Amino acid sequence: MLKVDVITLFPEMIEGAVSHGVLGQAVKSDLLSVKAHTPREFTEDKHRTVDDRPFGGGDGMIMLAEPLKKTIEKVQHNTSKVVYLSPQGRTLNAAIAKEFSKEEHLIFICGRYGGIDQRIINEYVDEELSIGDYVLSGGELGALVIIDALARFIPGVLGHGESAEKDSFSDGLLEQPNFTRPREFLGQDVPEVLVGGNHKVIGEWKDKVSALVTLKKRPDLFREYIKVETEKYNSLKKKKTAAP
Ligand SMILES: Nc1nonc1C(=O)N[C@H]1C[C@@H]1c1ccc(S(N)(=O)=O)cc1
Repeated sequence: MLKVDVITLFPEMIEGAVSHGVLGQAVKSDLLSVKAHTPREFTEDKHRTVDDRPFGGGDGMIMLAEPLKKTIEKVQHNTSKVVYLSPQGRTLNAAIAKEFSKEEHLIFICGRYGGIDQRIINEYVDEELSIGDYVLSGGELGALVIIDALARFIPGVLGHGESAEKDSFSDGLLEQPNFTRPREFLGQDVPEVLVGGNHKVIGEWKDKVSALVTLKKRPDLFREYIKVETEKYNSLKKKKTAAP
């Protein structure tokens, strides 16, 4: 079972978010463990100080190294992967979420204010990860986005037969439009093929429309998809011609 420890000044943000929906069910079924830990627990001054002004001046406060060090060392063991949520990291995508879902133990450090003391990054952080090119008020939302995205790749988390492998992006394409009852709404009908019951034709329709949606909305993804599929085709062809 993948164990996730989140280091944050707001544990209740994490605990609340992972007690609902698919994540809540995954935790309840022991498919995933998510615990939150606050560095404030490791402060010794009466104001329980966790941040201070940056050397060299500048806006914002920086999270102090000592409380972070104690919190990391409380949860860390030899198979831990320590990830710092920061705009300076590589940007999350489905492939990274899938990669993370295979880890044994993830420790997410959520910065607040202007970030954390660099010496913590130098000493403990295996990689920085970003959820996008913008600065948030804290890394907690980043940690939750990653936890939600990786959980879908843990077997058993999604419903029976469902899989994140079929999610948008996982196969390189966006998903086709979805419909449910009623058959007609706002003068718009559900595509006839989807109510025809022929699963082969429905599957072909979904594949075709998924490619068209991707071409229209994300031509960059579509080009990558064509490149990957062409490489797969060529290597298959090479194997066939090489086989005796
Ligand atoms: N984007 C993001 N994806 O995940 N976390 C993100 C984020 O903005 N976290 C901010 C609170 C913390 C932070 C961390 C690092 C820096 S710094 N000094 O490196 O610029 C600035 C702000």
